[in-house]
Amino acid sequence: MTIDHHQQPHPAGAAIVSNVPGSFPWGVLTRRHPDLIATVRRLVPYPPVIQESLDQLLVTIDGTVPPLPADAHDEAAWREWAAPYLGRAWIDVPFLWAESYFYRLLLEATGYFGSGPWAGIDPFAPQKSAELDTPDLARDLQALDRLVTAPEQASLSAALTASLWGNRADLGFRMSDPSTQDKDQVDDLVADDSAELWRLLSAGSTSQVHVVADNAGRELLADLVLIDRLLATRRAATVTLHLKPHPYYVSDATTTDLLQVLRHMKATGDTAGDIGARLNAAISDGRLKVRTHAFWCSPLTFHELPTGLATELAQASVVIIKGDLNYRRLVGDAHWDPTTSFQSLTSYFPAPLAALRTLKSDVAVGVDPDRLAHLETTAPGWRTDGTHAVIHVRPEPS
Ligand SMILES: O=P(O)(O)OC[C@H]1O[C@](O)(CO)[C@@H](O)[C@@H]1O
Repeated sequence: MTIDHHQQPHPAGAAIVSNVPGSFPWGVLTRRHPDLIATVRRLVPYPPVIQESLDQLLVTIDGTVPPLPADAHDEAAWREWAAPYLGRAWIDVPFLWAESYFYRLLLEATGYFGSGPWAGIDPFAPQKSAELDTPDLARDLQALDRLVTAPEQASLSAALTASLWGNRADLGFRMSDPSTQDKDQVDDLVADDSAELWRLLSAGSTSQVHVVADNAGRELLADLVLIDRLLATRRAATVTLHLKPHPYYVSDATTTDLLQVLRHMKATGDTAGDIGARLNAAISDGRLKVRTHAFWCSPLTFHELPTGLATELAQASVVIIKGDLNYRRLVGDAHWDPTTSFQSLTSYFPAPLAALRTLKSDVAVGVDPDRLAHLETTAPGWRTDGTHAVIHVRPEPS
């Protein structure tokens, strides 16, 4: 794989690493990753040779960062990205990088990129599919009728809110805290620039909207409903949906996941079926474009968008960026002062942008000082427990 870097200055905040016992990133590396390996082997009947690779991966992640096998298709790219970290303890290297490489090694261990019978088999598919059959998702589908028939702005706002909170439906996150779906979301957003987003997406425009997707299943369903509303109300002339080229971070959406959700919508019938049919038609006639790029599964921040992708995004009227990981990659996975302006940290991004994120990791920016003081005293877990969310908008590149 070749990714040409469109080099931009790096953010100045200190990178988050995972070496503080009890900290959020420490828990991800030392607890969640081994648990995930156990879940994958419980749900997919891998043969002995892959079981042994997974045993080896468990040992590896308890030690130091290894190179990718020399015959891996993307060995050259990872050799460059891993150079500063090889041989170092996982918990001492940047958290963002360590998580990304863990998922790459997991795909390696399961033969995803090999030439054998397990090539292309998504190790997370059973978890993603199971989510489509949950009562939560069935409720979401039932609610679509009211959403679609509401007055236009109410319908758009409801779709935006559903897409925002759909980001709670992240299977990796739920693994570390299964109670998260029972915790109440705090509807009063930590930051809410949605009025600015609707200004960017005025009716009857020729807007080219890009959506950088995050999770499959419930979140992708909500994203698709938002996309349908944008197209149906002519807030967008076209939508480009950026998906992962291969499985990543447990539930990240691939093209296979998109097709599965669309099939599920059509099979459900009623309003969900109508939306599914409209989206299928939009894909067929080019109003909904699906894109994948290796960059989305790389350990790099968006400061290093490859030139081709940066050029494509620069054409967008607005880029809607979903989720926690994309947010970390957007602002930099660093210990920012939470009152640091979102606009200043994202001034490098090549298009107007909106970030929809439920907070599921330590990074926080763009928070009003009074709100911050209140959060710190009343909701100590606000950064990581998935109960709080932000809509940040940065209208123009500077
Ligand atoms: O699916 P999302 O919203 O990107 O969340 C993934 C996030 O989950 C985490 O694994 C933490 O819960 C983060 O490391 C990562 O940013």
